[in-house]
Amino acid sequence: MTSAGMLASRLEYARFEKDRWKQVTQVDWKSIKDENVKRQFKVLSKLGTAALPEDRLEKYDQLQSGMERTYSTARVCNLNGTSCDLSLEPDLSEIMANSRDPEELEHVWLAWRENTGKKMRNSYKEFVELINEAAELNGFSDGTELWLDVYDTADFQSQIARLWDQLTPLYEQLHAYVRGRLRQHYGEEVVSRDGPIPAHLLGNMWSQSWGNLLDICKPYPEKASVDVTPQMKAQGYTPLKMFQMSDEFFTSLGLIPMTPEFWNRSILEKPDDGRELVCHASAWDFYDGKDVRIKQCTVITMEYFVTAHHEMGHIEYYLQYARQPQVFKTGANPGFHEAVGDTLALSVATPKHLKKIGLLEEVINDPEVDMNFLMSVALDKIAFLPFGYVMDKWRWGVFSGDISEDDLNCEWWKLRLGLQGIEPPQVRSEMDFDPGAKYHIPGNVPYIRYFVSFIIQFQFHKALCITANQYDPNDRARPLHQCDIYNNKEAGKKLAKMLSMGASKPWPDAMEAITGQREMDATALRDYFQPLEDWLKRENQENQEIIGWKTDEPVCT
Ligand SMILES: C=C(C[SeH])C(=O)N1CCC[C@H]1C(=O)O
Ligand SMILES: [Zn+2]
Repeated sequence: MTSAGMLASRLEYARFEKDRWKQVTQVDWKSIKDENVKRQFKVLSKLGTAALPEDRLEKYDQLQSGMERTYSTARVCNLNGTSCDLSLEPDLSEIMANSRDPEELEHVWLAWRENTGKKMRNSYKEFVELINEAAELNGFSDGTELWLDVYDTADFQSQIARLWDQLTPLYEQLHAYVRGRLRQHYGEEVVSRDGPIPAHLLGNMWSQSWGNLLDICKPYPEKASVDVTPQMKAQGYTPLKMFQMSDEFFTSLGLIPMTPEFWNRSILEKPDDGRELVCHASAWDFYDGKDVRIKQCTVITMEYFVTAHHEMGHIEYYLQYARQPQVFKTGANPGFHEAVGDTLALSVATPKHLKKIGLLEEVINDPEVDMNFLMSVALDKIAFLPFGYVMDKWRWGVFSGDISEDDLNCEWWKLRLGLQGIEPPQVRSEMDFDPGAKYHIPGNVPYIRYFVSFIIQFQFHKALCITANQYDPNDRARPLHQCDIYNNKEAGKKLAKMLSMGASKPWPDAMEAITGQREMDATALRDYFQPLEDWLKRENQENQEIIGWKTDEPVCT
């Protein structure tokens, strides 16, 4: 469909939404006795960006599709300039993951931002005005209030702040350890003893997950690591096989199998016919209970094997709530939708499970191999937390006006430095717009959902592992991080019960259906990583690593 065609259908749908909204506002729905019907009206009483006058909605769509096009068509040159059509997936992501040449990493890091964020700065400023205009037309003060309404939680931002405060000590231990290993690898000239970590050395274009540093950060380098990418390649894994394996895990729990439409209509690898594609992985629901799809430019790596489970989690949720009324065909809250696949992936990634599926020769019952595994999970999950927070803490500040449009980039780096303890390879300025280098900013996808997911997935995992008799808080022989719920129908039944609710009840009810709790709680995450946290404290003490980082060096002027 052409962008003009997409725009026309967007406007047509906005007219439909506005007519429906007008009808709803004429009903005294708040006095309806039936809780389920009242909840449906409450959802329909919110209009979102369709509240904008058509000319402003057209501008909103044009700005967003322009920024997304800039992002998805960006190409950069390699370090020596011999090739200038490197795309993010797979070329630049592969370099950021595997290169150990600081000069090459710095070049790619800077070039990507030069060709994406920097080109979006003015569009984004205008875009923010339209988001706030839409918010006000919905009776909200700004875009932040509009975005957080879906959580229906009065003190949501302070709950997030409290969760981060609880997890900061664990993050600081991991940060100190990783900085120490990077300093050993690159030398003190490149990585200091007490400063922030250079962002381009962390194995990821946005420093959001550090799992690609396992070779440098493995606690016991001589022992097996659990990155089974080599085995996947040796066994001739294809993108299709990766998704079939994921489907098999879901059905082993008694969950709904992928549909024929899914297998016939999904795009599981980057097309080689020159079609431009937004390669960022995504899942799609066509709301008929059968036509569900994934779009993913899959590469044969363990990282993408885990991402496949993440996306399949969205698909399973779509299938489970397919019989709900239309307005309830979504997650209990956006964090729930992001947590489903990741919860199952916590079982899939265990050495025990990788052996079951033939990707690990043997599971050595060796505490050092175990620590290598825990480190691999922490490099993804713990490292991610402050990034997940920064992405929307910055946007909440921009929408509310706490962050002025003249300070967009330096306020971004103030948060990146303060919460993540990272610094850019070169001092940045307000001529740059580094937030635009991350898909979810031009794509206008809220991000706190991933922070919420990384907390609640451990609550779900802990509850399902107890149900599957794979974890007993009082039995050190069965620690949480070794749990694999594969094949357990009881755990699957408990998960399906929550998934089938969709958004028909407030999210604490859905949380209670699985965990017995009614709020987000970081205790399960801390329980999971306790053995590693103890090890990190000892290791950092022995190596006299400094915990925390200096923030006096300028990162943006
Ligand atoms: C996989 C998806 C699509 Se819903 C994603 O955007 N994620 C999953 C983890 C965090 C975030 C990212 O890639 O930045
Ligand atoms: Zn997702």
